[in-house]
Amino acid sequence: MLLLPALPQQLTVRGTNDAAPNRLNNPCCGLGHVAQHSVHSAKLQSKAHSQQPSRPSRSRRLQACVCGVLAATVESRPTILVSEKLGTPGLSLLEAYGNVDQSFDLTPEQLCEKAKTSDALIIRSATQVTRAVFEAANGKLKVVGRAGVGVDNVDLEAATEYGCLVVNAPTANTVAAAEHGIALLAALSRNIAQADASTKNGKWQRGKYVGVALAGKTLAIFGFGKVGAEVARRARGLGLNVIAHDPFASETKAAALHVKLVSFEEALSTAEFFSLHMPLTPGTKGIFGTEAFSKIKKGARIVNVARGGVIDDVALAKALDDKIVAGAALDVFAVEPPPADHPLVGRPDVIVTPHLGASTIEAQEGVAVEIAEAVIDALKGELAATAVNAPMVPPEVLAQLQPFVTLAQGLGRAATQLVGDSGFTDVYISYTTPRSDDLDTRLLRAMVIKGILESITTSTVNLVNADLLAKSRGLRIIESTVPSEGRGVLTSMAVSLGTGSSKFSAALDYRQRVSVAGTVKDNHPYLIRIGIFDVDLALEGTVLLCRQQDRPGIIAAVSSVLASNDINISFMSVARLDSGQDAIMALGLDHYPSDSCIQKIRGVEGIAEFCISTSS
Ligand SMILES: NC(=O)C1=CN([C@@H]2O[C@H](COP(=O)(O)OP(=O)(O)OC[C@H]3O[C@@H](n4cnc5c(N)ncnc54)[C@H](O)[C@@H]3O)[C@@H](O)[C@H]2O)C=CC1
Ligand SMILES: O=C(O)C(=O)COP(=O)(O)O
Repeated sequence: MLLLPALPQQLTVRGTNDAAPNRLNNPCCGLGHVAQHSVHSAKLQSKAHSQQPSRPSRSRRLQACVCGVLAATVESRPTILVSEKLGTPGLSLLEAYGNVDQSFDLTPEQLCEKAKTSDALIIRSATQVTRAVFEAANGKLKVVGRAGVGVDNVDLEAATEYGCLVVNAPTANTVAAAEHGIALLAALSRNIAQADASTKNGKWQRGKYVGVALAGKTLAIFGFGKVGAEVARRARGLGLNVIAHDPFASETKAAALHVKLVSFEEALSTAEFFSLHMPLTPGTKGIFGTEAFSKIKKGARIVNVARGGVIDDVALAKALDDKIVAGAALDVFAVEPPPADHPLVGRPDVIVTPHLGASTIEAQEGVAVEIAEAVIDALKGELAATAVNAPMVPPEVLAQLQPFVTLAQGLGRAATQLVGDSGFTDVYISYTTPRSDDLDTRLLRAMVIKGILESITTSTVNLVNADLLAKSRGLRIIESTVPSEGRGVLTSMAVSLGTGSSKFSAALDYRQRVSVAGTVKDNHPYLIRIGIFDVDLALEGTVLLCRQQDRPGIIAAVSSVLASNDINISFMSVARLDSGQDAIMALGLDHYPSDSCIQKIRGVEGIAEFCISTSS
C-alpha cells in the first residue's frame, strides 16, 4: 500500500485554480457526508493545531525529529555498558541518566553478548569493538563512546553500517599525553629508567648512564595535531629546536609556535629526537619501518606516545642493533599488553610504560565527563559535537533545519511508495531556499534517504549511515537548490524519483518522475504537490488518494462508501488540472479501510485509479 502520511483534524481544500475550493461548498457537487464533515472541519480549522490530542507537543516533536536523525530513541532508561575504568564524575552523570553496567575485562564473546542489550558502550583503548559486536547488537547499540582520542580499536565501518554513532573525547587528555611525551623524552635523554633500576639494584653506575642534552638539539614531531602542538610548545621551553611533519597541518598554526613544517624525509634526516603523535590509520601503519630507519639521522632517539602500530617493531629492533637508533621510549604497542617475546620491551636501550599517556587524575576526570555528556546527548537524539562517523551539524544549523527534518523524511517515504514495479536509482532532491549559496543539506538529505530506505531495508537508517546505505543500494542522489525570496532557511523541498512508472500515475511529473513537494507551516510538514497537481495536505496519518474525472458526484460517491463503512474523513484536498479534466482527491481517513470497502471504492464510476497510504 502507498504510504502517504496525513494529519487528522485538518481541513485543507485547495485546487490548481480558485474554482476548486468552491466545489466543496456547492451542494450540487453532491458531497453529502463529506460536505457536512468538511463544514465541521472548517469550523475547527483555526484551532486545528490545538485540537490534535494525539499530537505530541512541539518540543517533543522536534526531539523526535532529531532522534530520528540518529535513530537513538530510547524509551526507558537506557543501558550503558562501561567496559573499562572511567572517572567518577563521568560515571555519576551516566548513572543519573541510565542503568550503568560496569563490566571490565570482558572476553570478545561476553562483549558481544552484552552488546545485545546495551544502548551505549563506553570504552578506552583496551576494548576491541569489532564488527562482531555490531552484528551481535543488531541495531540495539546506538552509540559507542571512546573516553579518549584514538578510535582505532573501533570498527568504524561496521559502526556506520549499523547506524551506530561513535563519539570520542578528543580534548581532555591532550595535555596529559603531551606531558607524558615530554617525560619520556627527558627520561630517554638521561637514561632515567635504566639508572633507577640499576641504583635500586645496589649499583652506582655514574659512568654508564651519561646522557645527552636536549637543549640545542632538534626535535621532529610527526603529527602536528593537538598533542603534537602541546609537545612542541613544551619542547621549545626546554631549548629544543622543533620541526614537524604533518601533511595536513596549517602553516599558520606551526608558525605561531615557531615550528617549521617539513617533509617526512627532511624530518628523518634532520632531527636528533623524534616524537610520534599521529593517529593509527592505513596510511600511518608501519610508517616507521625499514625504509624510514634507513633515512634517519644516526644516533636518533624516538618517543612513541601515539599508537604502537605506526612503528614496525622488528625494523626498530634492527635499527637499535645497528646503532642507527640510540634509544626508544614506548608508551604504546601494536598489541597491548605486549607479548612476553616482544622484540623491544626487554631491551636495555628501550624504556616502556603501559599506555599511560592519558593516565593522570585530571585527564581521566576530564575524558569521563566529556564522554558521558557526548553519550547522553547522543542517546537523547542530539547530534554530538565529537561524532567520529557522522557529519557534524552545528547547533545553529540544526535549530534552523529541525522543522524540515520530518518533512524531508515524509517526502522520501511518500515518493517511494508511489513508485511502481520498475524501481529507481536516481533521487533528485530540490531545495527552494533563500540561502542557496550556503545551505547545509546533509541532514535533510539523510532524512530523505531514511524515508526512502526505511520501507525497503531492515537496517537502521540515520544520519550516520544514510549516505553509505544509499550508495550501497546503488542510489544516485542529485541535489539542487532553487533560489527563493524570504529570510528563512528553506521555503519548500521536492523529491523526485527517476522511474517511469507509478502506482498512482498522477504522481508522475512532466519528466515522468515520481515527484512530491512539501513545505512546513506552523512547524508541521505539508505536501504541496503530487506529480503535476498542487495539493495541500498534512504529511501524517492515513490518506486515500484518487484520480478521477472532474465531474460532480464522484467525491460524494467515495465518501458515501466510506461513511457506510463507518470511516470518518478528517480532511480532504482536491486538485485538478483544468475544469472537466483529471482531478485528484486526497482524503484523510480515521481508519484504514477494509478489503470490501476498498473493493467498493474501486467500483465507483469515474475513478481512474486510487491508492491508500498509512504512515505507520
Ligand atoms: N598514549 C596515550 O595514552 C594517548 C595517545 N594519544 C594518541 O596520540 C595521537 C594524536 O592525538 P591528537 O593529537 O589528539 O590527535 P589529532 O587528530 O589532534 O592530531 C593528529 C595529527 O596527525 C596528523 N597526521 C595524520 N596522518 C599523518 C601522517 N601520515 N603523518 C604525519 N601526521 C599525520 C593529522 O593531520 C593531525 O594533525 C593519536 O594517535 C591518539 O590516539 C592521544 C592521547 C593519549
Ligand atoms: O586517548 C587516547 O588515544 C589514548 O590512547 C588513551 O588511552 P586510554 O584511554 O588511556 O586507554
